[in-house]
Amino acid sequence: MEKIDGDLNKKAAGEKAVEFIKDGMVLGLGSGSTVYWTLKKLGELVEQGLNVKGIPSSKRTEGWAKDFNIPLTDFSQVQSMDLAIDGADEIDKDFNLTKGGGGSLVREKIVDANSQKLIIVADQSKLVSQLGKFPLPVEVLPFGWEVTARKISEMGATPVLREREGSVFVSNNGNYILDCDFNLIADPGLLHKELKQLLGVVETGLFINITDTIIISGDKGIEVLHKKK
Ligand SMILES: O=C(CO)[C@H](O)[C@H](O)COP(=O)(O)O
Repeated sequence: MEKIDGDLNKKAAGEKAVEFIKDGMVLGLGSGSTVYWTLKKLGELVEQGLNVKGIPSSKRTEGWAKDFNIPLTDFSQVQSMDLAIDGADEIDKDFNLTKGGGGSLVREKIVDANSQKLIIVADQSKLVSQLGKFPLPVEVLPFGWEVTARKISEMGATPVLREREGSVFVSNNGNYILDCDFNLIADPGLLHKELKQLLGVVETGLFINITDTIIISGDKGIEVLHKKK
């Protein structure tokens, strides 16, 4: 069995999110060790009779959902989801996110952006005044990735090809990830647009304007923050 980050704040934030789940909902199931706790708690509610279906945003999440007997569905069956619950690597004061630390950013963005509501669960270390300390994950096509990386470095970043255990990391979509240190990101929306224009870039880990609610756990306990409309 895979060892999960047992950080108590991740557990508290992840578990809190199930309070927003209602019977009959179709859910987007995010990725990461904080969401693991959401899935575990959700499995208990399903066991007690809660009727939901979920679309997983990674193979790892799919495995956990199956372990916890959460019914799954896919986009051939549903047009959109009622609620997505996901983690993040950084969250700024405008509720913009950096994601992709686990390498699932493309599927996460498809799931999160196609949900009526997105809740992000995180421990307090993820809150930042400005995105960028966490190197931005950018998913790129393997073909010509060196050229794509060069173009990204011309934009002021230091892209590093992600590796795991001595081999190139391959995403669930068969692509590579470049971890791009841009230092602090002044305008996340603009950077996302500029990166998307580069040939070879599949998607960026910048999630702009799609988060509705953040559940943060830390020194002050659990805080539920709603984005002002
Ligand atoms: O974006 C992600 C994976 O691609 C995760 O949501 C993010 O890395 C947070 O993970 P964790 O909850 O383990 O800190």
